[in-house]
Amino acid sequence: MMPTLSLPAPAKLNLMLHIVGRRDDGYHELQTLFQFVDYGDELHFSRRDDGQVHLHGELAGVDHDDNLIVRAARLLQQESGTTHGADIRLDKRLPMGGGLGGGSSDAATTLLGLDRLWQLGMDPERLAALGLRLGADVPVFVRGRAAFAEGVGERLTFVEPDEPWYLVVVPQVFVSTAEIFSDPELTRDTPPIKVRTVLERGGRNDCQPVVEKRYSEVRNALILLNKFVSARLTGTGGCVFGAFPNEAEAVKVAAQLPATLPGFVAKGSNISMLHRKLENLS
Ligand SMILES: C[C@](O)(CO)[C@H](O)COP(=O)(O)OP(=O)(O)OC[C@H]1O[C@@H](n2ccc(N)nc2=O)[C@H](O)[C@@H]1O
Ligand SMILES: Nc1ncnc2c1ncn2[C@@H]1O[C@H](COP(=O)(O)OP(=O)(O)OP(=O)(O)O)[C@@H](O)[C@H]1O
Repeated sequence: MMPTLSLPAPAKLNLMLHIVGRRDDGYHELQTLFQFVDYGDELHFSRRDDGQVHLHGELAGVDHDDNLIVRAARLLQQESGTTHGADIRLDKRLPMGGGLGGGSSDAATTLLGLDRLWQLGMDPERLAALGLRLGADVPVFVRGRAAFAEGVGERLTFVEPDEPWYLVVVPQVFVSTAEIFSDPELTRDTPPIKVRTVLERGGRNDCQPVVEKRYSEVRNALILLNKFVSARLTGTGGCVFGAFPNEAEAVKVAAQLPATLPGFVAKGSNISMLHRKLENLS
């Protein structure tokens, strides 16, 4: 039996997200603060020597070959020229279309996991650049450090904001990122600010008004959570979150939410739990 490498794929939160412009290709220029939380998917990798990549288990609505895990594995094969393949299992815990970056995190864990399993020793910079080809949020997961991101999310400045406990609430809706970014009412002219200002004074999520307008489930979740703590949308939603000084206070609020509004409590972290685990392995 081949040994199995098991690695986490944590969620991210966008602590703020400003839209400062739009590029000629329609993509939006952002300023966003990424922090990881100690909660996420788990991936299990074992090596194959026939060059094939197999992801076991279905993900509703995503074809095997479209899954970011499979795409990441094949991209890494192509770029490295390795003859190895892999069997991959995914324990999915993160909601899809939640703004928690689950698909991007799975892709990043695949790049780092297979780099290790296949003993490629690829430079982290290069893995991050490969990740960018799969999605704007993949590089920050590859680097594994909390970051202020600019451009479409690829220009990273590593930062160390406070690491509170979060209650993340998961409204039962799928929010399409493309739909939010194409809404005419989205504001795209927030003046750019310095990372220092963000860390001192915070910011807002420019997508939030549009998401609240289109999805009553998200609006209601924000209203409810705001009764206990200052609540905000992550990414293009639909998940919303609030910060607490300790786990007990977050759990107390979680217990008061209705059953129709599931959620989880997790610690914010400036070093992703993937990187903490990889560090421990080596
Ligand atoms: C909003 C964030 O979650 C912040 O973390 C990410 O920037 C979203 O990145 P993502 O999930 O990788 O987004 P994609 O799935 O690549 O984008 C879906 C669609 O959203 C629009 N899009 C996305 C990112 C961006 N900076 N500008 C855009 O206009 C594009 O029309 C794109 O086709
Ligand atoms: N391994 C994967 N896990 C989740 N989604 C995947 C995966 N592979 C491909 N996808 C596709 O990516 C889409 C976005 O999923 P994801 O969970 O990353 O959303 P998200 O949390 O809203 O991301 P973001 O914060 O980047 O907007 C899914 O709807 C799905 O079609």
